[in-house]
Amino acid sequence: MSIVLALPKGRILKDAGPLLARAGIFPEADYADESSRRMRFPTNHPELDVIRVRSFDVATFVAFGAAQIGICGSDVLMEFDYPEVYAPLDLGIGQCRISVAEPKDDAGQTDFTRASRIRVASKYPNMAKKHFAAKGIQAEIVALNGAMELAPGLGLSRLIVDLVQTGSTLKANGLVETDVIAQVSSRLIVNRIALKTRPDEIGAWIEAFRKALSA
Ligand SMILES: Nc1ncnc2c1ncn2[C@@H]1O[C@H](COP(=O)(O)OP(=O)(O)OP(=O)(O)O)[C@@H](O)[C@H]1O
Ligand SMILES: O=P(O)(O)OC[C@H]1O[C@H](OP(=O)(O)OP(=O)(O)O)[C@H](O)[C@@H]1O
Repeated sequence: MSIVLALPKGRILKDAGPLLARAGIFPEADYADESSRRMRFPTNHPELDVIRVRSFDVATFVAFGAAQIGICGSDVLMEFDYPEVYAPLDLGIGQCRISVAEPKDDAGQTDFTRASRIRVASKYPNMAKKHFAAKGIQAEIVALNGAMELAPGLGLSRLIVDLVQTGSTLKANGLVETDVIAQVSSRLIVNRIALKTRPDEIGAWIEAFRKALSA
């Protein structure tokens, strides 16, 4: 049975290319061509195939054992918190943070200790809820898949929880970062059962990535 490595479309796919090469993995040429409709690609290793899926879905494919290995943002891992997923390596790519932001003009004006309920737009409902619950605030999450930065200006929510790297998206939309929830980077992930049942093969791939990181 072949081993399936799940890769996320988008920015991580680009950053992962050199790392794959250092790990000796060369998928068929069009794997990085996002205009291609193919989703599964053979590699130079006959027993290893690569699949290209949405970044949130990498964790799901690996958690259910449909893929044995994957590359995935720690934001996605924190949001799902799948017990079946083991993340042995920080790959140092896709570095950003997950933060709370609010309109520049309101910054620091809300007394959170007095706000019993607050509306927050986010692609990370679990993490956002947990973050506010830890402060004793009940957050009502408005689930969005993108363009969270528009929500406060249009009255959809008071706050947002989203990824921030340079801060330019927040700035361009009149928002400021008020709290950092967690630092984010991409991780190598493996299915725990696959690691138990195929320790030599999966272990060798973990080792290949470990070496690639120190190369
Ligand atoms: N600005 C950023 N800087 C660094 N890493 C980022 C940044 N934005 C996202 N990431 C990382 O890349 C991952 C994928 O983000 P990306 O924006 O490519 O996907 P997306 O557009 O949200 O996905 P989809 O198209 O599936 O909705 C995130 O889960 C995160 O780990
Ligand atoms: O702080 P910055 O450097 O501006 O980066 C932050 C932005 O990057 C991500 O979006 P992305 O560019 O991936 O767009 P998308 O979520 O709409 O796909 C994230 O959702 C923010 O909007």
